[in-house]
Amino acid sequence: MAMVRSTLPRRLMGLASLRAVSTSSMGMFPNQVKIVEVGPRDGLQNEKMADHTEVLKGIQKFPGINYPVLTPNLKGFQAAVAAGAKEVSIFGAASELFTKKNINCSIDESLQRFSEVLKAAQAASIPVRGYVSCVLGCPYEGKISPAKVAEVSKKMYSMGCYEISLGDTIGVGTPGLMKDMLSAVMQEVPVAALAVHCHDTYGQALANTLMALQMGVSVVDASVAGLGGCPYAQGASGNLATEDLVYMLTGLGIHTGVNLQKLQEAGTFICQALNRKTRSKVAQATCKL
Ligand SMILES: CC(C)(COP(=O)([O-])OP(=O)([O-])OC[C@H]1O[C@@H](n2cnc3c(N)ncnc32)[C@H](O)[C@@H]1OP(=O)([O-])[O-])[C@@H](O)C(=O)NCCC(=O)NCCSC(=O)C[C@@](C)(O)CC(=O)[O-]
Repeated sequence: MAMVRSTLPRRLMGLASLRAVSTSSMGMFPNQVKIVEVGPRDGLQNEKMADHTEVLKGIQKFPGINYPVLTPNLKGFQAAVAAGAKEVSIFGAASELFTKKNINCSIDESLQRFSEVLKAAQAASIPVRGYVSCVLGCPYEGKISPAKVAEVSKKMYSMGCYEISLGDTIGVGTPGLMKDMLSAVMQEVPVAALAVHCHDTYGQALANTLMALQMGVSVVDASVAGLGGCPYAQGASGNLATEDLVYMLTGLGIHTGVNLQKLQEAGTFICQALNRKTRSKVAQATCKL
């Protein structure tokens, strides 16, 4: 991580909470789409990387950019706040076995821990985003029922998370599964408070995201160059590449305000720093990385 942290330029860290507000000319899609760039977090978590305290202290921060930190429990929350975090995320799952592997507790225990984080965060006026993993399948349990995803999402939203990001952690979902899962979750959580977070293991991330957009979801997580993966989920490969998402939204007439050329430069930078090939199809087609 040392090399990455010390050389991260503004063009990459600025992506930490890219929020693209856009208007669609096509009625079937939301008028506004917000892109949450998870490259600097999800994308780099698989790299040999310092803990959040060192990362937060080491990066140059810019006004108007959020640098949210994953906090699994109160101890993590307190450390994040001490390091200067202004936003945090809790991360649960709709799978018992994944929860055990990822944060070493049951779903119920995780929710208890999260409620402690939420209480402390509310007292400190710190916004909390909630992630629910394994919403379309689990590396340990296989199929996950939409009802379970809806139940966990509802509990995390009711605690006070301002947004619930629904993660297809191992990228096994297809648009039909996405539709069924979202139909269940939207009964319990307002669609305006939902985001999707699709990994591209089976090449379905863009298709799944398109289905979510058609169902009214207007917040999408993506990662520059398609970086990412969860170290506790075997087979989890990269996230939906931000470049590919921006290209698709632009093609749909949704003007993101994101400069694709500059986005690709950020992707080139981080791929060179990590000595990796980009996973973005758009970057592959246009930059020949
Ligand atoms: C949650 C724990 C800490 C439980 O780990 P544990 O071992 O069960 O914790 P514990 O409560 O038994 O305590 C053991 C030791 O850890 C310490 N400890 C306890 N909590 C903390 C803390 N916050 N920070 C630092 N230290 C901590 C605690 O103080 C104690 O230290 P000791 O007394 O032995 O010296 C561990 O399992 C863990 O760190 N898990 C995080 C794993 C992770 O980062 N996963 C990847 C996240 S990405 C993801 O989940 C998917 C997502 C969000 O991207 C979306 C998607 O794609 O689906």
